[in-house]
Amino acid sequence: MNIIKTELLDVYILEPKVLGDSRGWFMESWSKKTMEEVGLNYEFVQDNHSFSAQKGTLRGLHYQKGDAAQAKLVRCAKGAVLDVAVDMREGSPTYKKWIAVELTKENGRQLLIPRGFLHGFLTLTDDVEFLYKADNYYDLNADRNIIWNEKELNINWGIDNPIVSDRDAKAPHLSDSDIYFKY
Ligand SMILES: Cc1cn([C@H]2C[C@H](O)[C@@H](COP(=O)(O)OP(=O)(O)O[C@H]3O[C@H](C)C(=O)[C@H](O)[C@H]3O)O2)c(=O)[nH]c1=O
Repeated sequence: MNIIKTELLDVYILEPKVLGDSRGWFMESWSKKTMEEVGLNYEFVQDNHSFSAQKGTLRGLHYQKGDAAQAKLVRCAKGAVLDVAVDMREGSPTYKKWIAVELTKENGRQLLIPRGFLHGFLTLTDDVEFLYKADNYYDLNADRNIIWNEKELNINWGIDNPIVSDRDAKAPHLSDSDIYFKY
């Protein structure tokens, strides 16, 4: 597996090895041992899978508050997304900095996002299947969002009017939220 550092501390791009043959290809999309061999120790407990029918769909910016915070290992199994992570860990050298990475079926790239980050993605194609692992269970009472075009973060999504859920359309600004993570 190839591991690439990003501009955000502790966020990595992972590129699993793809083994092609005359039938097609095979890859170990995740291996606890392979990750531990490169010093990435996560105990994932939940797999998630979402489908977004239309290009221009934006899911995010999401986090789970407090002890329900989730680290995520995200990938795009069909189509393509612009995946965004924002470091919200007070004291981190990259606090309130963001990155945007294209994850596609073709590039096979995954993004490893620790706890303490906002996460969201914009679909760049129709019919996107997005898979990810989380190291904490879903907790409805801790599930939170921040408005996708938060001025304080100034994320360059490259779109003015994405398709968002009613809930995400009404998401609070950072200044009105209870988000708090410590580096
Ligand atoms: C996340 C989650 C949701 N749900 C239920 C709650 C709703 O009834 C339905 C859709 O949930 P939501 O609209 O929050 O799904 P997304 O907008 O894709 O949100 C997710 O996508 C963004 C990009 C993330 O990073 C988070 O993992 C997560 O917030 O699934 C569950 O039952 N379990 C879960 O783990």
